[in-house]
Amino acid sequence: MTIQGLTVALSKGRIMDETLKLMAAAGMPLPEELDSRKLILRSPGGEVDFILAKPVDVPTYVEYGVADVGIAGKDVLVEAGRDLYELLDLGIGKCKMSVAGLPEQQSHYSMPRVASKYPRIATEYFRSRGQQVEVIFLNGSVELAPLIGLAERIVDVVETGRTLRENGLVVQEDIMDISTRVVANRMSFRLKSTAIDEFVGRMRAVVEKGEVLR
Ligand SMILES: Nc1ncnc2c1ncn2[C@@H]1O[C@H](COP(=O)(O)OP(=O)(O)OP(=O)(O)O)[C@@H](O)[C@H]1O
Ligand SMILES: O=P(O)(O)OC[C@H]1O[C@H](OP(=O)(O)OP(=O)(O)O)[C@H](O)[C@@H]1O
Repeated sequence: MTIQGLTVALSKGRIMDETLKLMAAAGMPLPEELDSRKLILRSPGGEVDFILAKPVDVPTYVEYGVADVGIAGKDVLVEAGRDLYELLDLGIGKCKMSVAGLPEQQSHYSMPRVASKYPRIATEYFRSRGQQVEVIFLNGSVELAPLIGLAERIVDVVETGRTLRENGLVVQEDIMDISTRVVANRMSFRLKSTAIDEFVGRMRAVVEKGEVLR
């Protein structure tokens, strides 16, 4: 098994199931004891170790090399700004990063406020458009901000649009398309190239067939 010796950081939460389905279809060794509370799991043959990480922490584990490979959303990767190799788009966890707000709201702040769980993406987006804004970091339920007057606009991910709709908000601008990516540590990419190539090659074959998840 050429995949021997890899440590893979998986994002817990919403993209975990689909990631595991893709890995199963790719014939990858899968973690045992998934229904336990353990955070480091191993494949039955001991070839691969899996770290079950909070999504936002995956880039950190990979940059520091405690995981060779990581699976994380493009939103998390761009926000983290870590020095990683991005190797593959898995085509799952699809959504958009967008600017949203109340419809037809007049600005009443001298410096408009933007609330976001993604302060770096929000800051860079408005800076690139030459707009001065104050970005306010929130950890979640960002849609609250325009409703209670904390900020006029938000920058957040939109998937079905339901959360915006049910809170009377509308998309004003799209910033980027988001999906789940495979990233690698730069040193691991050289020292474990056989294993990483095998992992990515198998996953790519399944993604390109596009047959997996239904
Ligand atoms: N509707 C959606 N909302 C949020 N993220 C989505 C959505 N659809 C796909 N994604 C992708 O799934 C990834 C993981 O989302 P998830 O909600 O599990 O993590 P999280 O936002 O860090 O949540 P938590 O803070 O609860 O751990 C996101 O980084 C994004 O790439
Ligand atoms: O367009 P939709 O399909 O409604 O999905 C988008 C919503 O999903 C995410 O929230 P999540 O459930 O992760 O909670 P959070 O607000 O605490 O991040 C995101 O932050 C939006 O609020």
